[in-house]
Parts: sequence; C-alpha cells; structure tokens
Amino acid sequence: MASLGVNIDHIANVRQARRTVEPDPVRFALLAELGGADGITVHLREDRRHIQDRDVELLRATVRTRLNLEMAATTEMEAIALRLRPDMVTLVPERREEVTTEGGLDVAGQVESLAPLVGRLMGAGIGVSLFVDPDDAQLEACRSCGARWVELHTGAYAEAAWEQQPFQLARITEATAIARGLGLRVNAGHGLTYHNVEPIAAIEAMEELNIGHTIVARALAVGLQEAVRQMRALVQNPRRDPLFGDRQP
Ligand SMILES: CC(=O)[C@@H](O)[C@H](O)COP(=O)(O)O
Ligand SMILES: NCC(=O)COP(=O)(O)O
Repeated sequence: MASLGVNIDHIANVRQARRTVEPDPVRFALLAELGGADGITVHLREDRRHIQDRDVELLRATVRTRLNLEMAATTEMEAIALRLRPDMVTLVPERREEVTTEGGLDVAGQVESLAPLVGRLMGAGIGVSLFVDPDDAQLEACRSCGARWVELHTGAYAEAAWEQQPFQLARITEATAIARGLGLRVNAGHGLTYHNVEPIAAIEAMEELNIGHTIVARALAVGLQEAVRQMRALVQNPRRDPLFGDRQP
C-alpha cells in the first residue's frame, strides 16, 4: 500500500506572488500532516521562486512525519542538505526558465559526478532518491550511483492523451518491476491528480507518491487538511482500473 508525500511548493507560490509572509508553508505542513500526510516534500529551487531557505530550516524543526528535500545536484544544495539533514533528498533536474520540472534527471549521463554526491549524502544519514523517467538505462545508472531509491517521473502518464494512458501506465509498471529487480525502492510523482492517481497507487511495489499541485488546488475549495485526507484515501485504497476499464496498453 503506497504512502503519500505532500509537496507544499505551491503554498509558497501564493506567498511569493506578493513577496509577503502568508500563506506560510510551514504552518500548512502541519495541516497536511493532520490530514494524514506520511511525509512533506519541498523543492528548494536555485531561483527560490517558491520555497525559501527559511521554510526548509523551520520544516526540519517542525515536521513530525518525514521531510523530503527536492534539490538540484549542486554544491550549494549539497551544503544546505548536509547542514539541515532532511530525512530524504530527491535529486531532480532544474532549469531556471522551466515552468515546472520537465523530465527526469539524466543519471546515466553523469554517474561519475552523482555517485560521490549520493555517497556523501548517505554518509550523513540522509536517504537519497533519484527522480528519473521510467527508463531501463536510467534505472541501471541509479543503481550504479549507489542510491537506494528512485522516484519515477509520472509526467508523461499524467499528460498523456486518453488512448495513450494505458501505454504510459504500462511503462511505469514495467519500470517499477525493473527497479525492484535492481534492488531499488520505488516512489513516483509529478502531475498526479485525484482522477489519475489510483492506477499508479495500485502498482504492487510502489512505496510512496509525491503529490502537490492537485492537492493545493483542491485545498482552495475544501482546505488543505481535507484535500490531503481525500487524496490519502485514494492512494491507500485505489481501485485497480477506474480509468481504463477493459482498455489494455
Ligand atoms: C520533481 C517534481 O516533479 C516536483 O516535485 C517539483 O517540485 C516540480 O517543481 P515545482 O514544484 O516548482 O513545479
Ligand atoms: N516529485 C513530485 C512532487 O513532489 C509533486 O509534483 P506535483 O504533484 O506538484 O506535480
């Protein structure tokens, strides 16, 4: 049964729209945990467009579940992670001009530089997950880097046209099995919603789903605690094929 990591980046987006002090993502993390979040995820971007350093410092001191820090593989971010010691670091790709994360980290193209970073973070007692596309070569490279976790990028599945979704789901299901065969533990995230999450949550070895934007969007109507409660109910008890019925990949 998968657990739920709630990404609160977009709470911080509302605050940063006015460069002010509210809504405070630190306070909203408590509401997410009251709603049943199994962890809190934040992406400290190099351009600080939403989550700020101060948010991560306060979340480290206040989160009672698990704190997952998404970050680029840079010297600056490594120093912050080693200082604050989140429960997990998820290494993600980053481009300043992107609207949101556009693809998985190219681990295969940078094993030599990533492996030492993974070793230093794990040596500090921090779990390390690599955010990658559901691709065999990338998964092999994740194992070569020494990471114990991968987070499968579900963006292609989430953005797929209706007739393509079974194929994209099959890609993620297959990648999950390959990752497990490599001894990797498997999370997933990006673009998941209340309407497309269940088939991903139903994948046997899926351990945690990191979900943010859709939860914050629903929170505008029902409040964050209730939005998290509703998502966790879907993640914990997913119907197998609510989307596809008898459609096969
Ligand atoms: C890695 C990923 O898919 C998201 O967790 C990431 O946080 C997206 O970046 P924004 O939150 O800035 O959209
Ligand atoms: N790694 C995925 C995540 O944390 C949240 O992504 P999204 O649900 O905001 O697209």
